[in-house]
Amino acid sequence: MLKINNLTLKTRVPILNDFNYQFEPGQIYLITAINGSGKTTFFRALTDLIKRPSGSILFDDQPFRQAKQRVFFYETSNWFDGDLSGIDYLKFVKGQWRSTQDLTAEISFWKMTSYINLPIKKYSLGMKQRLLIAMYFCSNATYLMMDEISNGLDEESRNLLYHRLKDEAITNHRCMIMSSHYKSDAGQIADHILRLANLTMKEETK
Ligand SMILES: Nc1ncnc2c1ncn2[C@@H]1O[C@H](COP(=O)(O)OP(=O)(O)OP(=O)(O)O)[C@@H](O)[C@H]1O
Repeated sequence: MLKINNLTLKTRVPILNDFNYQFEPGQIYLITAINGSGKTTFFRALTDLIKRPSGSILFDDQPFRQAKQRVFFYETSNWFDGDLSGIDYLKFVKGQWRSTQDLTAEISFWKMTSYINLPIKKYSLGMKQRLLIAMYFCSNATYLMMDEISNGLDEESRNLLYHRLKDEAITNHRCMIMSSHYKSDAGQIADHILRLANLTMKEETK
């Protein structure tokens, strides 16, 4: 379980004030909010990429630095180095997260076989996005933080993603926290929809 207690967050603007929530394994969460509300900031705070003014964040009763192996967050495909290939990234993730996932099966699942050895600078937006998604599953992590993960995906890839997320939550008991501007985006597969507004996040009815 990811347990958040009394989390207060601010950047140049306040984001959250005294926020409390528990994210459970085997569940899919969708965080929705308007632009600039703090979705990305929230993920950065969970993964110690920014300092938080106060509060505690515990993954199975451990702080992030002790739980790193069980958490995966790669903020955006803009972070990719265009001179490296998709396979470079997948091998890196598999090694660093000490995962046993079958890379070939993952590459085939996300229909990347024809381009996975090419430098990323030759990828389209959707191709990069599929690589980013594949990295999540190659990590085999329990807690997956996905920031606007369906951006740039065509309808077929979106459906593939949603089916896979549902399957991973049930079969492998992963806890998936996604963000989107639209409730309609992954709302159909999310078990919980949280609205980030007015310095808090509240569950909405689906
Ligand atoms: N490095 C930073 N320094 C100062 N302020 C920042 C920084 N990063 C983000 N902010 C501010 O924090 C607020 C939240 O930004 P964030 O990127 O978390 O929002 P978001 O909900 O993910 O936005 P979007 O939907 O547009 O992707 C914004 O007002 C933004 O200007």
